Amino acid sequence: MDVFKDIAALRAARADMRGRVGLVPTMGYLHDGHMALVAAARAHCDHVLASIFVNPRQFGEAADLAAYPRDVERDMALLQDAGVDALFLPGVEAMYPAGAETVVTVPSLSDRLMGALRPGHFEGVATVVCKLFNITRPDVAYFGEKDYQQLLVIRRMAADLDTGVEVVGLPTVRDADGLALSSRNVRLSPSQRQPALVLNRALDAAAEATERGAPVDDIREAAAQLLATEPQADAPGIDVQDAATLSDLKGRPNAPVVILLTARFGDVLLIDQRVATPPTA
Ligand SMILES: Nc1ncnc2c1ncn2[C@@H]1O[C@H](COP(=O)(O)OP(=O)(O)OP(=O)(O)O)[C@@H](O)[C@H]1O
Ligand SMILES: CC(C)(CO)[C@@H](O)C(=O)[O-]
Ligand code: BAL
Repeated sequence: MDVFKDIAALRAARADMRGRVGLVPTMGYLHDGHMALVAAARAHCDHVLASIFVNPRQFGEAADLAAYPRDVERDMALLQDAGVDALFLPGVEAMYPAGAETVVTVPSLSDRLMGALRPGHFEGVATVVCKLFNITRPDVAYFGEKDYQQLLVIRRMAADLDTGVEVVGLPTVRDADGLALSSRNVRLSPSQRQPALVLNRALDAAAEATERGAPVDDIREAAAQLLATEPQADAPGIDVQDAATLSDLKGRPNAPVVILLTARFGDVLLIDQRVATPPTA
């Protein structure tokens, strides 16, 4: 696996790649969720590029950025073993040289839910992913459904800006106990890990309510009741929206819904999601 810190060198290597090129963008500290994206890319592409860049522009709180877990040596070994051809590992100065000011915004999808909790977050995501697409010119790029709102923001950006990149979303990989894999899980204390499972249980309850045809307020209530049983789940956020657009479901009782949950366990903000389909009328 070749490792590039420099944009020009990566571009030169990319120019020599023939056939279908897949990109897996990450912020590192890799787990089986990331590796499922790499495996899909390996299965469907002739060349696989991965990137590791902890993008400062998508972090609101400096403490969250400083605490973001990193282990590049281990990540490189995992990517090499998984058959990645090239790793893009830029520094902040390479991605944001002095004077860089252009941003990419997807307004209607970005100001709500996770975007409301982390103002500016999705502008940072859309901007860096647009740059990664411009630098690596992939045919296809792979993202996780765990970050569901992010996936929709990136799909919109890719289409609106005529990037020509196919954006593929893959299902959330979970630990055996049901906790969605996330790099931030490592920051949970042993006494927070069990309580964090309440997210998946609340999704089960909300999905069950959806599938039996309950109205949106009852779906939300089903999740709220479960979350309320766990005192360590701080500031829980529950949203039940149209799965395709994230808009409100009013008047669309049969549309597939996405249930989006957030909660803080200590200072760790976790998210989880589930798409569920109401019975047809
Ligand atoms: N459990 C998972 N299953 C499938 N894909 C995942 C999972 N967790 C993350 N991803 C995807 O991997 C890509 C890189 O994500 P990232 O590096 O931020 O990891 P993360 O585990 O989501 O970390 P964070 O703690 O920031 O949420 C994104 O497309 C993300 O949606
Ligand atoms: C897509 C991404 C790599 C952009 O920094 C990041 O938000 C992530 O890891 O999900
Ligand atoms: N996994 C989404 C990136 C973030 O939390 O900043």
